[in-house]
Amino acid sequence: MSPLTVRAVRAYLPDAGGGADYHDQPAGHWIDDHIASPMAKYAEYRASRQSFGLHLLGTVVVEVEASDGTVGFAPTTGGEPAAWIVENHLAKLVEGAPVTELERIWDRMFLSTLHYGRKGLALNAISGVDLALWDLAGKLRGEPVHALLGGAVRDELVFYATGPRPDVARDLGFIGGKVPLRHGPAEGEAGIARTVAALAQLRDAVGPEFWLMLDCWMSLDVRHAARLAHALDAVGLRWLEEPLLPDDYWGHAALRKRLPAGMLLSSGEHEATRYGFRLLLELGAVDILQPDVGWCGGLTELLKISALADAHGALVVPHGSSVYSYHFVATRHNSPFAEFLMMHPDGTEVVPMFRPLLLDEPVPRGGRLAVSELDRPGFGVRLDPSCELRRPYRRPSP
Ligand SMILES: C[C@H](O)[C@H](O)CC(=O)C(=O)O
Ligand SMILES: [Mg+2]
Repeated sequence: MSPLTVRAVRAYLPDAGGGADYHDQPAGHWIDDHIASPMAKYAEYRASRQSFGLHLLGTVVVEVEASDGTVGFAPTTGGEPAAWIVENHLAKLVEGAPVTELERIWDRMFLSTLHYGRKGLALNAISGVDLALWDLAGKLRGEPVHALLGGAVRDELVFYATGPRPDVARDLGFIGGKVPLRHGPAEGEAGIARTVAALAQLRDAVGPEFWLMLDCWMSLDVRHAARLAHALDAVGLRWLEEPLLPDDYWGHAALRKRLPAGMLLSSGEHEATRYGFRLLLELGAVDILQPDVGWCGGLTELLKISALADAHGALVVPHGSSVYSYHFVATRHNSPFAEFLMMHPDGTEVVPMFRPLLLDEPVPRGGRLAVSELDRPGFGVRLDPSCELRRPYRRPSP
């Protein structure tokens, strides 16, 4: 019997915001409320990350159709430019390939985009195709993706919550709460004082045991980050996240040595491929890697990043990505917990992270999710038909 092949690759754009591009939210959402960023040194871009375009890409949905008509899909961030890359470049390399050849397909996509790729948008597009192919593989075999990865190593996932209300997260059963840093170096000593006061208040609210983390979203330099970390020592931060520009691997390594005892350094949300993560690991720059499976190269690449991390004694706690991360986290010993991004506008309720795009998207209850809830073919989610999709770079059917 001849093997099934990929008959068609398609890229769609949803008509609504949100979805994989969780920064694409209406005004008033906590995710755009004075959060520190590298652009905050320009006063006019300090109050809102949407003001400099963080939400402009939007979501892209990649579909792959097998020669028997079975369809796999995955959303990621990248919107129209990613749709162009998928339809006009990657599709040429994927259509006609056996559906089981995930490694060979990945290698072709990566090598053929090196002249403009390596990280960022091209890797988002590659990740979208890769995740759609894993979804397809699971559907064709009638198995969840976690089973294709070798099977779960735990019966349930435990989560920390990212959002403005760790006190609410604690009451909802999460193991910790990660808040965004709001005041970067441009706000000087007064900014540090405000951050310390805010975190001290949160510590009082959540008690001494609950994990508290601070996400700096690339906004600091080594000196400021070290100063802030020591100013926060009494608060007892579990980790300081992504304090520096992603390309400053050496700065991460220097900073890690200067952190207060017991405070971990996490990073890698905006890093891609095993090559980028290798630098972070070999320089001893981080304790926790946070690749986003929709940005780092997809699941095929995340498995390699994870193996490298394991050999270096580092944890892998993927950034966001909902169910696309959960299937992975369930299967790795060095991923002991997962992130849940609180996408409710004021971060006080658990809502599906990719809303309004998906149906059947599992969410943690009591801060936990039974792996059995992931036991549907592929990633186990469906596109919500009420969310309209358009295909801007439609090609004739192959
Ligand atoms: C809240 C952070 O600034 C960002 O929007 C999300 C993130 O980096 C994370 O979940 O981690
Ligand atoms: Mg982060």
